[in-house]
Amino acid sequence: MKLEKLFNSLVLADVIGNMNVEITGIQMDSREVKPGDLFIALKGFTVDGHQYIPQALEQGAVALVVEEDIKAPVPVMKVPDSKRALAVISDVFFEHPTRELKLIGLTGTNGKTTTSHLIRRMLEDAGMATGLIGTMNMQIGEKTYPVKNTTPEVIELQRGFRQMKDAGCSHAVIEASSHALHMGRTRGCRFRTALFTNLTQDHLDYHETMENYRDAKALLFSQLENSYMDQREDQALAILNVDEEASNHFAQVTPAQVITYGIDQPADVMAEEIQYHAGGTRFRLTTFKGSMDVDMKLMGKFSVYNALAATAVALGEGVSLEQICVSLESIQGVDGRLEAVDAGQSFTVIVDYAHTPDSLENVLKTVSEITQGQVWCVVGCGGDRDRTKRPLMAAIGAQYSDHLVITSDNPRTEDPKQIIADMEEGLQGKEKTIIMDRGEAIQFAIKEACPGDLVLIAGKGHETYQEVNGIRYEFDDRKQAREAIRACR
Ligand SMILES: CC(=O)N[C@H]1[C@@H](OP(=O)(O)OP(=O)(O)OC[C@H]2O[C@@H](n3ccc(=O)[nH]c3=O)[C@H](O)[C@@H]2O)O[C@H](CO)[C@@H](O)[C@@H]1O[C@H](C)C(=O)N[C@@H](C)C(=O)N[C@H](CCC(=O)O)C(=O)O
Ligand SMILES: Nc1ncnc2c1ncn2[C@@H]1O[C@H](COP(=O)(O)OP(=O)(O)OP(=O)(O)O)[C@@H](O)[C@H]1O
Ligand SMILES: N[C@H](CCC[C@H](N)C(=O)O)C(=O)O
Ligand SMILES: [Mg+2]
Repeated sequence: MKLEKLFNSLVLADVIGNMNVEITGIQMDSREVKPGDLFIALKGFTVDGHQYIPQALEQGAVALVVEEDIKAPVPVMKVPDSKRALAVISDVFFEHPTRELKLIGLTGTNGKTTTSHLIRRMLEDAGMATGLIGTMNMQIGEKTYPVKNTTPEVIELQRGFRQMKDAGCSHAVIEASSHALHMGRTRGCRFRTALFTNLTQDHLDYHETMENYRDAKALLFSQLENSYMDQREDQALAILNVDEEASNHFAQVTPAQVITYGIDQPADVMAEEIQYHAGGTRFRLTTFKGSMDVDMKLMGKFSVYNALAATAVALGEGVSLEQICVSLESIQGVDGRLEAVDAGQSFTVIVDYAHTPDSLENVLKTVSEITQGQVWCVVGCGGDRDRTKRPLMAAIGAQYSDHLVITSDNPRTEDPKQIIADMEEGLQGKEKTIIMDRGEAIQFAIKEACPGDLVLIAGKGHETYQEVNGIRYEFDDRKQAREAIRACR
């Protein structure tokens, strides 16, 4: 694509140099620049990308986007805000992929990954090829690709959408994290549907207050475009959890039509007569398209919320209620979410990604209901993340389990001893065992568990690493548990 085309998409930009340059790629990280790329210099939280211009040029950048007066041997476009320019340029460079895809964005503290997988499964079962981007990876057809963040940076995101479109996808489903919404990673995305799961404490290290955290999520709903409303079948949709207070705020800020879902209060999509049983959950799924009985393998009230949310999205895409129920009943579960580890032991072992106070409480309540014996909870808190959730998670661990084993979870650049001390503050003397090494903590709980007990290993789910000081060491709770069970035989 010619630089001129990218330049023309920006209202506020000055250019020095020849615009008749062919751009073969765009890049915001100097280390990734290849010959023919346009390099966009961004001011980050840690460093200023402008200082890496020499490296970008050395690696073959043929044009620059900057915020400062820079002299360079290649054309330079100066803009007031290179982050905003990045969103516009990426959308143009990848030829507006989200205008050609029905894009579904999910936000909320917990349940995004799970619900996005349910949605993808429902749409694909109904014959709609659907790409997915989220915490675990990007998925297109049978192929998976690694992602750096739950919601990747603008360029990675737009490139992914183009790849999906080229692979024949009609739909895309993405997790829109509050960080990404606040930092503008989703700018330039044209969402058809926005879905809210729930709002409870997390990420206060970044957002500082719950109100700011909510307002970041609100951006997904205010970003829904009126322009989507030119055709009846293409109307923008906001799908809101009626049992969550924040939904009222999101309804106010969105120009889209609202579909509600919920359990405790009347909604457009709701679950009635819920029965939790050892093999899963039965309920009557009552919707604006009729009612049906469902018996799904997913467990717990929170899973019912996820199922309702996904149902609302699928109904919005025109999938029949019958087809939705077939999908719901056949879903086995999502990687690392309430995932059972079975190596022939006489007690249950479950690995789950609960890493917030609310999700830990939900999952512990759910597993307690299906456990005859005692519940063991192995849990830690991540470093360089919201410190104020640490005592809360420890308190919940102590309240809803019989044996709490406190350990480490991705200390990152923090001292794991300090993280554990922060957790202990929530215990007020309640009983616990502290084993800093996560592998040893898992071994301990598994060795001590009796027949009929349940060991919940919380916080890391699908993760296959433990991150310490910038290095990711191989570590998988499921493998560790399996090995510990075998060692006990
Ligand atoms: C707080 C945060 O989100 N920071 C993100 C941000 O980092 P930053 O502002 O510090 O970037 P920086 O290092 O200052 O770099 C500035 C610019 O210089 C460039 N650079 C830098 C070095 C170099 O050698 N050359 C170069 O060109 C960088 O590419 C960048 O364009 O921009 C980086 C580049 O894209 C991101 O990787 C980084 O995410 C970090 C790793 C992160 O941990 N983010 C988490 C908190 C996050 O976003 N989490 C949410 C999910 C949370 C949840 O829902 O639970 C997510 O969506 O993943
Ligand atoms: N609807 C829900 N409400 C509360 N807790 C939930 C819900 N769905 C899942 N959980 C719990 O939260 C954990 C994380 O779920 P999931 O990975 O789906 O959330 P997420 O929003 O994608 O998280 P992240 O922000 O880290 O990407 C699960 O392992 C489970 O314990
Ligand atoms: N998306 C979450 C994941 C947390 C997972 C947990 N294992 C941890 O490291 O705290 C975050 O980045 O805060
Ligand atoms: Mg996720």
